[in-house]
Amino acid sequence: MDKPLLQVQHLTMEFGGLVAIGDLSFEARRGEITALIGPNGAGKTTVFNCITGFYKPTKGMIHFTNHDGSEFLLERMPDFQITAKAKVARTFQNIRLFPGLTVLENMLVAQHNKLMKASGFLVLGLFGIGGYRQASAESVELAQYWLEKADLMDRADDPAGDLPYGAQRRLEIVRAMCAGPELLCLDEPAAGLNPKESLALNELLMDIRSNTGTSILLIEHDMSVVMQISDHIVVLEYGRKISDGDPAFVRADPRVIAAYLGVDDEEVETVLTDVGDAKVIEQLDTAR
Ligand SMILES: Nc1ncnc2c1ncn2[C@@H]1O[C@H](COP(=O)(O)OP(=O)(O)OP(=O)(O)O)[C@@H](O)[C@H]1O
Repeated sequence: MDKPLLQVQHLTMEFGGLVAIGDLSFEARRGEITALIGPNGAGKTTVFNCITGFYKPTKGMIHFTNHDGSEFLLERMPDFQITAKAKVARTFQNIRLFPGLTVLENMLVAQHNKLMKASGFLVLGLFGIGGYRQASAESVELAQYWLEKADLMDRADDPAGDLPYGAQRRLEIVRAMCAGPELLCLDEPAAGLNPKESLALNELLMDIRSNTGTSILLIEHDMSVVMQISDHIVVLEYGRKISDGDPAFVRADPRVIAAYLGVDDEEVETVLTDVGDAKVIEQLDTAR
């Protein structure tokens, strides 16, 4: 199907007098990893909150097309329907696991809708009747499949809160995958990870892109992650789009360099001459 998975059109989000997002349009294509980057306060999380129904935008449309051709206007839907019907899943900047439950239990909780239906909303489940038992076995199988992918199978019976930070991040991602999302929105998944954990995250995300029908929309400050795994990057500054293209294009775009270095566009050439391209690219790569 040719239609992009996600089409954000003229999105505006105002908080009182503050324009957090101003007339933003971009697309995320099916089967790709799209990154949303920009300096602190650029409006990235606000875009996520509009897509996932946490905020109702002041203006604009968010058009979503599932792989079976079903179309949705996300800005008109409540958040629970965006998850259940359009199949958009998300993770947050701060990890939101159930720390006292085991790793496997966290994966099963994510499938509770499916299990509740199969249990006839508890009645059949109480008596262990057919469909429920099968659904329950399938849920454990799916959880195990994703725990293997995230290299967490050996920690399945440990409390989620006992896992190292990077492993908790991977658990959040595979927990979201249990719902079979069409679009997975990840808010700074690499924040606080060491280089080894960051590499494991990259591998997991590329595996999801290659081996499932799930597309990824990523907010990330870590340029080593963004440049390595993204197919397409959208750059925001003060709520407006300043660049949009593949990693090579965005990396060399003077408007992006200016935004990250905090200089005016017309000063970019002087800065590049003064300190050299390589130095600037290095700064862009390590920018937070
Ligand atoms: N609920 C809200 N009420 C008022 N202002 C808000 C609200 N949410 C976000 N903002 C403002 O909107 C702007 C964009 O914030 P947002 O969190 O989307 O930026 P961001 O690019 O995700 O930043 P960071 O990289 O620091 O997470 C900021 O000025 C922020 O203070």
